[in-house]
Amino acid sequence: MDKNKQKYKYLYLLSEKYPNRQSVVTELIRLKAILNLARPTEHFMSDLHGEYESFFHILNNCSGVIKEKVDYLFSEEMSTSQKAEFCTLIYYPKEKILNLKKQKLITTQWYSQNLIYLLRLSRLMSYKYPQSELKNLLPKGYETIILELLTARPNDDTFQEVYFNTILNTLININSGTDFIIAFTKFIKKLAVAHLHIVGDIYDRGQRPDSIIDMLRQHHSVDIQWGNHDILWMGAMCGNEACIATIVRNCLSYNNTAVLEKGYAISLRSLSSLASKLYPNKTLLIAMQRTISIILFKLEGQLIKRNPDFQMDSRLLLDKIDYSSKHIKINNISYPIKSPSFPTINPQNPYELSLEEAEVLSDIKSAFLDSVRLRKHIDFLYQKGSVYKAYNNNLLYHGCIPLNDDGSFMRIHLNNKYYSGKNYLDFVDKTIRQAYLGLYEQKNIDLMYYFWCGRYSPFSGREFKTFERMFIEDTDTWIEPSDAYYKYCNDEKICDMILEEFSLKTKRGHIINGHVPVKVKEGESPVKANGKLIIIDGGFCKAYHKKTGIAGYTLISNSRGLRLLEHQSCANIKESLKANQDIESVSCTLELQNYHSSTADTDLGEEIQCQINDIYHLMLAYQNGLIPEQA
Ligand SMILES: O=P(O)(O)OC[C@H]1O[C@](O)(COP(=O)(O)O)[C@@H](O)[C@@H]1O
Ligand SMILES: [Mn+2]
Repeated sequence: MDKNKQKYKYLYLLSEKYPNRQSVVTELIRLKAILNLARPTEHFMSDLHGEYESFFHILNNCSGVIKEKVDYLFSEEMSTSQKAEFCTLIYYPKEKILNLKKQKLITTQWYSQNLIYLLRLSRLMSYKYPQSELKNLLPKGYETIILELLTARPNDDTFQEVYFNTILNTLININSGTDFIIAFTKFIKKLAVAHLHIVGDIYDRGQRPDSIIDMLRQHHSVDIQWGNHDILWMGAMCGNEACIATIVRNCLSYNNTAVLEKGYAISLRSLSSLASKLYPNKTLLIAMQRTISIILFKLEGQLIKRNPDFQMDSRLLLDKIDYSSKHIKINNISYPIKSPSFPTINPQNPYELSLEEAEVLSDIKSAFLDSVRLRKHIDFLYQKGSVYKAYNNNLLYHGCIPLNDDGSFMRIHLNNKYYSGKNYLDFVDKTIRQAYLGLYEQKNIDLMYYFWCGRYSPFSGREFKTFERMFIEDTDTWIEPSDAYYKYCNDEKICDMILEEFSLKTKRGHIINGHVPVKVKEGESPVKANGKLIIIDGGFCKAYHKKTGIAGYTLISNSRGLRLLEHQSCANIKESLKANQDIESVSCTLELQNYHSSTADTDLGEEIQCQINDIYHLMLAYQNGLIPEQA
C-alpha cells in the first residue's frame, strides 16, 4: 500500500462512504440539523412487579403525554368527552373501533374526521425528529402514505380535502380504514416516547410479568436495569436451584402460580403431591409453601457453606433450631417457632434434601430450563439489560452502590478479589453474563443467588430476613438492615462522588433508582439530595399500595428538564374502554431549564459531533488534494 494511503487509512475508508465534496456537504448539513433538534423525550419507570394492567395502560397512554398534547391541540374545538373519546381511540384503537362499529357509529365521515385529527397530532409531535428517523418510526407497510400525509402541505383547503378524501376513499374501499388508524396510533405512541428505561423489578408479586415482557419486546426503544427480582428469574435460568425455589415460594405467597403454570408451562404437580403428603392437616397452598420453603432454606444453606466469601453465615438458621423444644436461638435470644413441624429435616444434617424433596426439585428445575417462553423472556432481559446505565448524563441502577458508614465506596471481597464503586458493578455485570453462558460453572451460578439477596449486592442492599418473617412471631427479627447508601442518598456530595465515579457531569447529572417504595402517603418524597437522586419505585405493586398510596411513577426527561408523573389510580382496561377513562396523573416539575436542550446535549449528540469532526477532516483532504474525489 502506498505510504499516503497507509497514513490516512481512516480517511480513505471514510471516502468510500462520502466519495466527494458534495456528499460530504450533504452529510454535514444532515448531522448539524440533527444536533439542533430538540432533545428526544425519555421515560423512566421501575418496579412494575407483574402489574400488567397498570403498565399496559400507562404504556398506551404514554404516561399521560398523549392526553396533554390532545388537550393542548384541541382545547378550542373538542369538548372534554370528545377529547377523552379520541384519547381512548389512540390508546386502544382496535377495541375502540370494534365498540363503535357495534353501535353503528363508524361512518366514512368518522374515518375522515379522525384521520385529520391524528394527522394534526402527529405533525405536532414529530417536530423533534429528523426526517431520516421519522421513516424508521413509521409502521411497516404504511411508511409512504403516512409520510406523504405528514409532509404534504397543500395551501388550498379544498385541495387538501380532495386529497384526503381520495386517500381515505381508497383506504376504505379496500377495507383498510381500521388498519390505517391503528398504524397511525402506533406511530403517535412512538413519537411520544423516544426511549423507555425500566429501572428494574419487572418480576414477582403481580400476576402477569410475562405479559409485561411480551409488551416490552414489542417496544421500539427500551433498556432495562436489572432489579433483584429480575436477577432471581435470570438466576433460575442459569440453573441456580435456590433461585428456582425462591421463585416458586414467591408465587405461592402471592397466590399467582398461574404465571408459572399457564404463562411458562411449569407444572407444580409434583410439589403439590409431596406437600399434601407431608402436611395433610394444612390447606394445600400452605402445605406447598412450607414444602418449598424448607427446600429453599436447605439449598440456601448448602450454597452459603460452599461460599464463605458471601458472608451470609447469619442466614444459616436450620442448624440453630432446637428440634425438640421448637425454639431457635438468634443472637443469643431464644424465640418460639411458629407452627413447628419439620417432617423432612434430619437434625443431624438439617441442610440435606430428602430423597423426595430432591425429586421434586429436579422436576421443577427441568420444567424451568425447558420452558421455551421463559427462555425467550430471559434472553430478552439479557439483551436489553445491564446492572447500570449511564445515559445522557444520568446514572440508572435499581438498588444501590454499597457504601461504608463514612460514605466512601465499600470494598467488596468476592471471588478472591476486591471490588468497589463502578468496578464492582462492572464485575457484577460480567459475572451475570458469564453465569448464563455457563462459564466458570458453579461459582458464577451461586453468585446469582447472592445478587438476589446478599447484603452487599447492588440489587438488594439489605440483609433479607426470609426465615424470620416466616417462622418467628416477633417482628423485631424481621427488620432488614440496609446499606449505608440509603442513609447517604440525601447527601448531594455523595451523589456527586457517585456520578464522578461513572465519569458523569455532576452539575447536570442525576442518579435514578428504584427498589425502595416511596411512602407518598407519609409525605415521603421521591426526590432526594436536592434533586440529584430520584427514587421512582412508585408502587405499581398492588400489594404495596397500602404503603405507598399511589399507582406508580413515570419520570420524564425532555428538552425542558425533568418532570415526575404520579399516577393516581389503578387501571382497569375494560372500564377505561367503556367510559373513556384514563389514569389520573399528577405532574410535578423537578427541574425546569430556562433553555431548550437539543440533541447536541445528549450522548447521541456527542457521537454526531465526532462524526462531524471526522468528515470535516475528509473535506479538508479533498480541498487540499490529499485524497482524490470520486464522481
Ligand atoms: O426488591 P423488593 O421489592 O424490596 O423485594 C425484596 C424484599 O422482599 C422480601 O423478600 C419480602 O417479600 P414480601 O414483601 O413479598 O413478603 C424482603 O425480605 C425483601 O427485602
Ligand atoms: Mn427491588
